[in-house]
Amino acid sequence: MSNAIPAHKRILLKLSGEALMGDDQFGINRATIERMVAEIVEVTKVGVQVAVVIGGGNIFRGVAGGSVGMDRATADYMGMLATVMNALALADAMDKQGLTARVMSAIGIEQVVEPYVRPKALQYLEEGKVVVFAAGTGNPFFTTDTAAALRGAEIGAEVVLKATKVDGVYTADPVKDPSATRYEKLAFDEAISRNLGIMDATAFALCRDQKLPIRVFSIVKPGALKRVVMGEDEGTLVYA
Ligand SMILES: Nc1ncnc2c1ncn2[C@@H]1O[C@H](COP(=O)(O)OP(=O)(O)O)[C@@H](O)[C@H]1O
Ligand SMILES: O=c1ccn([C@@H]2O[C@H](COP(=O)(O)OP(=O)(O)O)[C@@H](O)[C@H]2O)c(=O)[nH]1
Repeated sequence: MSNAIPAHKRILLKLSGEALMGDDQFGINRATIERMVAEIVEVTKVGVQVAVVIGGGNIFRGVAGGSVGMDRATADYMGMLATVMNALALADAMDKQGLTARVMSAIGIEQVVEPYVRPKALQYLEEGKVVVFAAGTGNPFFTTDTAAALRGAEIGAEVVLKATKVDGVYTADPVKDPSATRYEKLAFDEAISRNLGIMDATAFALCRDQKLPIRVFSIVKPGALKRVVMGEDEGTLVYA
């Protein structure tokens, strides 16, 4: 174990479903998930308590063609179920790499995973277990980014770490606008007023009100999670 002291004691890590796809078109790429878990193992080794909110875009977008014309709330429940599948895959990969993972769902599905109960989640974190929050907020019309803000605030995380395909928040979507430049840091108010598409406004507003900072960083860059946790300059900090 290294002697370096991490910058955070408890983190809420948001992994988008798409991050699990790797280079595949949809679904879960085994090598990618194993690599992500290896990065999580590294930060638990320095004593950081880790909770994860997992997205569902990789599975849900795979079936989204079938959801065209569907009732929005029904489609959203399908999306939430997709996050449960990802959570199970992630927890399985964590267990295989020596972590003890507990999946907690925001919707009742007890035969599959335990329900989200806040004191239980806090207990698991204190015990050094990794908690994977599934089914988002449990409500349609929300996103897993908002679930990350909500759970992050509930468990008293010091920061929400959004791991994504880009290496920070840009002045515009860098995938569509190559001239976009990256912010080192920016205030929530600016992120909201500029309508920066990296996260939805509900998630930003919740974190702003709770003074819970968000750091957006690259999931593709090896070692980035560890550097973020050690307080090194990585990605973009969004602050209140
Ligand atoms: N201002 C911006 N800065 C950075 N990325 C942005 C911005 N606007 C839109 N994006 C897009 O947002 C994506 C990140 O969202 P993603 O991780 O897919 O989140 P979600 O969990 O919401 O699906 C990036 O891949 C990027 O293309
Ligand atoms: O609180 C929530 C979280 C998620 N979802 C649904 O689940 C899908 C997958 O979540 P998200 O798009 O946030 O996943 P990601 O883009 O991070 O993979 C969303 O599109 C919504 O349909 C929802 O209805 N309520």
